[in-house]
Amino acid sequence: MKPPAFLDKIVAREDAPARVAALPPPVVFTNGVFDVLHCGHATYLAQARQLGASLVVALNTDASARRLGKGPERPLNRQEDRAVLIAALESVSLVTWFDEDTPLELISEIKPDVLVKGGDYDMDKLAETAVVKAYGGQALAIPFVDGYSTTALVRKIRGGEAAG
Ligand SMILES: Nc1ncnc2c1ncn2[C@@H]1O[C@H](COP(=O)(O)OP(=O)(O)OP(=O)(O)O)[C@@H](O)[C@H]1O
Ligand SMILES: O=P(O)(O)O[C@@H]1O[C@H]([C@H](O)CO)[C@@H](O)[C@H](O)[C@@H]1O
Repeated sequence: MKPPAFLDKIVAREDAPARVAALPPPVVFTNGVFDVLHCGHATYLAQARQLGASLVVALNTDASARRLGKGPERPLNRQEDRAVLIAALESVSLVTWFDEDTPLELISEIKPDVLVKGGDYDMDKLAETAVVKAYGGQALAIPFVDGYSTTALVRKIRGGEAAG
């Protein structure tokens, strides 16, 4: 059996600028940990893709994610595995990683047309927004799908452990 074609969407950080430049514009960009994929993520990414012709998703590396303070055991899923699940989504054009605390440097390198985050973010408060707007891009928040978060899932699973 051949490896699934969607794995070709996954690129190393150093290859991302060239691969993004070859995508049909407008290029939409989002970033996150995407630790345990859930309904909110899938909905959010499909809606993000509707804002352009391509969607680039930049994942925090494991080291970067660990510095976010989401919990001692987080991320539960390794960066390579998180990339496979995101690449498997039809709405996603390209997946890469960033190792910094924020995607600011990566965004400056690839200059996406549209930066999106979920509704849990105030775009006006993000340093990334100023960078994107400085070259004429847009920064938008997509409505949050209530009731879905990885943290809530982890709590639910741990609650089951306690009950077991
Ligand atoms: N329920 C949701 N609806 C819409 N967007 C979401 C939802 N949950 C997360 N997102 C968005 O998905 C991206 C990745 O978020 P993240 O990986 O933090 O997901 P999460 O489920 O919130 O994880 P955690 O609970 O660990 O913070 C972010 O842009 C975030 O705004
Ligand atoms: O999955 P999360 O926690 O939504 O992703 C974080 O988003 C931050 C956001 O882009 C504000 O900068 C980012 O800084 C952080 O590295 C995570 O990707």
